[in-house]
Amino acid sequence: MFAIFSCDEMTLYVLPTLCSNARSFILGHYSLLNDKFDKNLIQLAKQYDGIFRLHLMLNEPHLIITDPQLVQKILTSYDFQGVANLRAISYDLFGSGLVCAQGNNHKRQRKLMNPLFTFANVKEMIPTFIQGGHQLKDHWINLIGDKKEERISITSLISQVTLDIIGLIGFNYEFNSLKVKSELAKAYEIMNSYNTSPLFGVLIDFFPFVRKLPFDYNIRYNNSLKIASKISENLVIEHKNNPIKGKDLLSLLVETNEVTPDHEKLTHDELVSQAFPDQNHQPTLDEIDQLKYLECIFKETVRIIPPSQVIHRITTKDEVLNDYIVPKGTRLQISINSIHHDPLIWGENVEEFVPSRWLDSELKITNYKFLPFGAGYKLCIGWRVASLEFKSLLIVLIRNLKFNVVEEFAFKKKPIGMARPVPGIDLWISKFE
Ligand code: HEM
Repeated sequence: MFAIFSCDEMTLYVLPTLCSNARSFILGHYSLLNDKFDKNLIQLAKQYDGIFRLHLMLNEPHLIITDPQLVQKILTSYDFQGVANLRAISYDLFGSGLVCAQGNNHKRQRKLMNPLFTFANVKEMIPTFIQGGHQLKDHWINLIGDKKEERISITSLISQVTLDIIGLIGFNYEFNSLKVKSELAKAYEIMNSYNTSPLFGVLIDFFPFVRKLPFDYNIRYNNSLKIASKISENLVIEHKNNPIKGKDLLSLLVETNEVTPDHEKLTHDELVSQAFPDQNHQPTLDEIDQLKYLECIFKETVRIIPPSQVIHRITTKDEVLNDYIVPKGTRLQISINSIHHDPLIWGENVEEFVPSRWLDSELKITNYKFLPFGAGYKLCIGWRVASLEFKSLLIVLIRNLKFNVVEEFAFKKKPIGMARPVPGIDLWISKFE
């Protein structure tokens, strides 16, 4: 067994790492966060059997984990804490809600919120998803007008409709982003377009105060955060004072919280932090469920480009991971993207978009090899919402419109953070005659 007693020189030389001449004393392996980063990571994960080191700001070692057995060990134990509350961006965005909660506090919040996301509750959201799909379709049909087809940048419009849907199902709030934008819609737009360079992202992770410095960038972002948290505060107060029995998640949450014993209740701050978080036929859940190939398309999409590329954890005591002793306080990154591109799991056609692979009864995929929504105790509470929303929108759009690629158009995937296409995606869109 190899011994690593602290994050010092021993660590640096014992665990396999990337070639040292690619590492700078200040920025670590930052220079590798380039276009080939994904490919390099996939290659290294294979080469080093699912665990190796990468150095970030001030050479701090991060262990990159792709071995499914290690993934299971890490995601199922509270000894490996989420780091969202340590990360300046996440804490600003999610406050004291479930995303950042740890240990017993996490268990309490999760127990209270799980019932809101049951199949029965999520089923009630389908009409809102379908309505969102129709709004998007109508908006695009307007843009096409009398033309045969129109080149449309789809990315920001899809984010806007998604925001509208979250507003309605989350807290009965009309963002109305495709029409006249509400104050909150504008605030979210600024926060969503906060597209920092990888270096800035790593920098603020290490030195959170950088986020407070008076750059134009920071000022606009911080103002938007203030607006969002003020409005979510008002929404919670409004829902508490006027307990209309709504179907939105915030109404259900306030209602559930009222009848929960005091020691298990969510505090006011915790409540505020959860807030954010034939062609015209309206398909039902049963009908959507029968579309098996649509399910395959959803799974293959989030396999090949997992929206969350990495899950972060930190060790709270010394641990043994495979043959390595990893000291308390070490940062771990489960690379979802590398696991989803491992040919040993998915076969030689791993780089191809093949939805039918999900129909293959030979494909044995455990929860720790397919991780678009994480796994274990922090498994995404909204995975059913995301999956049904994706399918509902797609059903409406592909029944009404035809999509074609714009040949000369190129885009890249953001290598870190949420996987977003940069600068977005343009498509030729036309109506069905
Ligand atoms: C495509 C869409 C989505 C993706 C890819 C996604 C991904 C994830 C992942 C990977 C995690 C695990 C984080 C960790 O282990 O540290 C997570 C947690 C979480 N997600 Fe999602 N998510 C999505 C949509 C949603 C939606 C629609 C909601 C709410 C309605 C939601 C609410 C949450 C919450 C509250 C957590 C924290 C759960 C906990 O700590 O117990 N997510 N998500």
